[in-house]
Amino acid sequence: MASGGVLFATKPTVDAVEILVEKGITSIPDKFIRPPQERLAPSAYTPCDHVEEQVPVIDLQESLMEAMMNVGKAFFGLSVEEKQAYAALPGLVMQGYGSKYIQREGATRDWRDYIYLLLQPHSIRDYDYWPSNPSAFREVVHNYSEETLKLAKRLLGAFSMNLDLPQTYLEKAIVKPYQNMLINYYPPCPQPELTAGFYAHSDIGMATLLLQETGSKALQVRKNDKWIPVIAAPGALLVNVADQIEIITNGRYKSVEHRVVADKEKPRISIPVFCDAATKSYY
Ligand SMILES: O=C(O)CCC(=O)C(=O)O
Ligand SMILES: [Fe+2]
Repeated sequence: MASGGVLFATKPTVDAVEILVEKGITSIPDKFIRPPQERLAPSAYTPCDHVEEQVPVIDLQESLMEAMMNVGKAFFGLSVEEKQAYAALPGLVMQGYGSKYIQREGATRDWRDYIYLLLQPHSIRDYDYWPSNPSAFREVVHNYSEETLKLAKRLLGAFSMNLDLPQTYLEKAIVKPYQNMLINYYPPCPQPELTAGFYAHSDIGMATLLLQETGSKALQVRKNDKWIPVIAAPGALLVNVADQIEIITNGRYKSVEHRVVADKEKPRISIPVFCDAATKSYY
C-alpha cells in the first residue's frame, strides 16, 4: 500500500499468456477458445515439404538476422515481472510489451504475447519502450531497422519494375515509409487444437519482412483455399505482400492471408518488420 493509504496511478500490467503457462494450466480459458468452424485442426493442414520460390536476400547480413533473433529471444527469456517494465499503455498506438494487440473487447484472444515498437521515421520512436536488457537490444534493433528499410525499398523497386513501372514508382507513391516491428512470442499451449497462435489475417501495410526461427512450420499462408505451412529456411526472410500494395496496384499484387498455429511443446518467436506508407501526420 502506498504511503498514507493513497494509491498512485500505477503502470499497466500485461495480462500475458505466458503467465497462464507458468501456472501450469492443462486446459485453456474460454476466452482463447475459437468456435469449432474457426479452429485450426491439424487435419486441415496441407503438408508441403518444399519451398516453391526463394528469393535471395540481398544486402542483409545473416549475422544481423541472427543478432535480431537472439535479442528477441533474450527479452522473452526475462521474467514476466521484468518485461512488465515495458508494458504498453492502452491506446491507439500501443508501443511496448503486450498481449492483446488490436483485439476488440470480448473477441477471442490469440495464444500470443509480443513487444511492439515503432521504428521509422526515427521521430516516432519512444525509447522508453525499448528494453535495456539484453544490453545489445537497442543497437541491434536500430541496425536491423535501417537495413530492413533499405531492403524494403529495393523490394518495392522490384515490385514496380515487375509491373512495368519506373523502379521508384511505389517508393514515391508511399511518400514516406512508416516502419514498425513486432517480436511475437507464442508460448507452448496445452490445447493447441482449440485456439490459434495468430488468427487468419492479412497485414495492413505495404510489405512485411518476417524473420522466423529456422525449421518452424507454425506459419501458414492461404493459397487457392488451402493452408500451406511456410517452413522457415535458414538465413531467409519471408516477404508478405500486404493490403496497401494490393490497393495501390489495383489487385495485381494480392495481399496474402496468413495464420499461425499454436504448438503444444515448443515456444516460438517471430519478428515481422512492417514497412508501410505513413499517414500525413508523420511527414
Ligand atoms: O508469427 C508469424 O510467423 C506471423 C506473425 C504475423 O503474421 C504478424 O505479426 O502479423
Ligand atoms: Fe501478419
